[in-house]
This record gives sequence, structure tokens and C-alpha cells, in this order.
Amino acid sequence: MNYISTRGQMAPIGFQDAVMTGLAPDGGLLLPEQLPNVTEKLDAWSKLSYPELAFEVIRLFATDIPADDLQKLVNDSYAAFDHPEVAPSVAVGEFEILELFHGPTLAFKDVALQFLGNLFEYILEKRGGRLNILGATSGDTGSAAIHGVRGKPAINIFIMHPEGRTSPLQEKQMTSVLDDNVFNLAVDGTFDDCQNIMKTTFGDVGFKTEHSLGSVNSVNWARVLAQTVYYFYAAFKALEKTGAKTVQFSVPTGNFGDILAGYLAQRMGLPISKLILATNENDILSRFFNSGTYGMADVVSTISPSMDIQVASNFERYLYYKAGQDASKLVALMDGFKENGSLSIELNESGAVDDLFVAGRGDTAATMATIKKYHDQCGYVLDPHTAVGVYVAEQFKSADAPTICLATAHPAKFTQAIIDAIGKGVHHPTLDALADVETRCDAIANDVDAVKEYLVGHI
Ligand SMILES: Cc1ncc(COP(=O)(O)O)c(C=O)c1O
Ligand SMILES: N[C@@H](CCOP(=O)(O)O)C(=O)O
Repeated sequence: MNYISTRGQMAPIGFQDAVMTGLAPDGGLLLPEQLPNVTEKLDAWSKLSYPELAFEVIRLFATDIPADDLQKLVNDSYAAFDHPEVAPSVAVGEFEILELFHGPTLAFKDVALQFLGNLFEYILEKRGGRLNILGATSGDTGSAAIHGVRGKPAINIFIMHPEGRTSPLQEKQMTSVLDDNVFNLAVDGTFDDCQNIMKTTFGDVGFKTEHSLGSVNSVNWARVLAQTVYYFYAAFKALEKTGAKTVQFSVPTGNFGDILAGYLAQRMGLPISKLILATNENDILSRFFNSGTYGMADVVSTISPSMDIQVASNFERYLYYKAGQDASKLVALMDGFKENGSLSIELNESGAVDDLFVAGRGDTAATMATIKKYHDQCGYVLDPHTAVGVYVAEQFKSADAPTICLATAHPAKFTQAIIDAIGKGVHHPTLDALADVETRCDAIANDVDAVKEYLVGHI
């Protein structure tokens, strides 16, 4: 399987090169040349354990990794999870809640980043050389990536987070990792600023090559790929339980990486009848799916901070498919967005952007009320991001298809929001252990050159 850039200016490359490259040299995002249709495999796949399924899905894309090696990488990655199913579904009210927070840092990012950390190490052992990761986080990618690569000898990791805009525990999960290869940078700006610094730095191809820079964000194709697996896994469970023919997924969304994985699973043949896209007040994506216009607004801070994002990185991958996989059309759309802060696409005959998607927005009051409602009625505590997804899912329930809501983080990561919603906090031993630990973090200006200088000084 080879990979191409959404911007069309890169010769196709293999899986391992795609993983190491991260962002394409032409500024585009990588996608497989063609998506396999897996319809015929679904029945057999539905009987597999999570690691077995992950191996089967990923092997279709990682064709330059020998099967035994890939099997080991996958098994090692999911051994670190604290639930035997890795990604269990639990019935809460009328929904199936897909718990994606059983990894080391208690967020869905672990599902892909445990694997990516091991994959980087594997490729570097085979090829030699070093990797310097530059990442941007609004709260969860950072700690999951750091835990995926901490202490790995050929890797340094530099993670930028927006100063004061993550939850205090999210910040501590990153800054309390004191391994020599881990560098936390608190940027005076928003997550969008951090992501922009990251992409601009990668865009300087000479600098990127000279310093062997790589990506742990969903820029990296391996992130999206590993995230497709839980769509298959959860859909199989819900279909078996209900006897339905299709499922719907509700996905709390910021950078459009998680829901893109669902979109790709559907394109590969998984019977998903609806993808319910849910945003908080940073609603550029829900506005897009309801109007056809993707228009920038200012980032606002919310109680679901990991979704406080305006420019959604993976939206470009979706737009590429919407543009009929025509890179020149995609480039025109992206150039227009860069110039005007807005782009529009034509609605279809039913007046929708895409019949597969519905979208909505849950603001702070709705998020709090949803956390309280499911706590009071079902005895289950949703994290604020998950609550946004559940709130929007309530508007799009279907009699024919079970709705699976992605639970993207453990509520204990967001103490204050949970206390405000239900009058008491929830705990997790991993987070309780961080109470008095030492932390390390450097403050840095919201400036590409300052970050580049920092990298050069610490690599
Ligand atoms: C807890 C949580 N929920 C939801 C999201 C949104 O996911 P995505 O950015 O892939 O849309 C994030 C951040 O990515 C997150 O950390
Ligand atoms: N919400 C994310 C933002 C970065 O997203 P990614 O999926 O591109 O890594 C975070 O928690 O950092």
C-alpha cells in the first residue's frame, strides 16, 4: 500500500516512510492511494479480540511490515490497557458508550499513540537514526504521545500546549514526565497557534529533514489508521447485541481526527448509517456540516478544552474526498481558506453537505446538564467531551440503528467541571498519584522562530 499527499505534489511512498514523514513535504496530509473494501471480511472480523482485529485492519495498510513484527507491535501496544477488552462498550441510558480511556493517560489518544510510539521505535531500530517529534496538544495528545515514547533511546519529544488552557491535570500528566527525552513547551497562545507553529516548522522542509522531525499528531497517518479499529470493534458488538443492520456513532470533535477514522471505516464498508459530529462552542465543524461554509471564528475556552480548536487539521483529508480525490481542487479550497478564513462547498440535492453526517453543538450549559442527567439517572459520569457527544446524539437517535457514543476521556481528568456539574469529583489512581510530583516545563513565545531555536538548542 502506498501513500499520497492531499496536495498532489509528492511521489507515492510506503507505510514506514509515511509514518516517519508525518506531514507531506508539499504541506498536505497523507492518505492511502486507495482504501480497501473490507465488506467480505466483516463477518470473520466480528469474532476477533481487540488486538487481533487491530492486527487485521492495520496489516492492510502497513504492507511493508512483516506480519510477525506487526503482530508483536500491536500486542505490546494494547497490553498497556487496564481493561481486557481495550475498548469496551457499556449501555448507558439509550446509548452504547464506547470507553476509549483505558490506556495509560486515560484518553482515546492512547489507542493510537501506544502503537505509534512502538512503531517509531521499531522503524528506527531497523533503519538507524534518530527522531525528534514536534507535537501540538490541546490537552490529551501531548500526554499520550509523551507516554508512548518516554525513555525511548532514539527519540526526543517536544510538545507544545497552550499555556493555561488545558485542565490542570492534563498539564500535570505531561509536565510530570521528567525523562531526558521529554520537553514540554507552554506556548503563549491557543492550540491553533501551537498547531500552526508545528505545521509551519514542518513546512520548512530543509529544517525538518536536517533535524529529523516527526509527528505524533493526527497529521500522522498511523494515528488515524489505529483509530479506525475501534469503530469496527464497537460496531460489531452493537450489531450483535441489537440485531440491527447499521450503527450510528456520535463523536465529540475538535481536530476532526477521530471522526475521520469513522468516515474511513464507513468508506471501507463498515455499515455506519450516520456519523453524528458534536462540537462545543468552537463550532466551525458543526456549522460546516449544517451550512456548507467552513468559516473561522476566535477560539474560546470551554470545559471541554481538548476540543477548543478552530482550524481542524484532518478536515483537509475529508475535503480531499469531497473534492473527488482531485488534489488541484483541494488546493484551491485550502488556498481560499488561507486567504479568506472561509471556504464553502455546494450542498447536495437533499440540502446537506453529506448525507452520512449530521452535526450539532453542545455549549457549556448543555454539557453540564448532560453530565448531571446521566449521573442522576444512570449513575454514570461522562467526561465533558463525551457529554458534548451524548448531548448532540440525543437529537439524532434512530429507531433502526443503535447509537454508539465515543467516550474520549476519563472524567477524572476534568475535576472542576465534574464538581460543578454533580457536586463532587471523581478520582482515578493514576491522577491521584500526581498530587505532589515534580514538574518541568518551559514557557515559550507564540513564535515559530522561538520554537525552532528551542529545538536546535535541545536536540
Ligand atoms: C477528550 C477528547 N475528546 C475529543 C477530542 C476531539 O478529537 P479530534 O481532535 O480527533 O476531533 C479530543 C482531542 O483531540 C480529546 O482529547
Ligand atoms: N485534542 C487534541 C488536539 C490535537 O489533536 P490530534 O488528534 O491532531 O493530535 C489534543 O488533545 O491534543
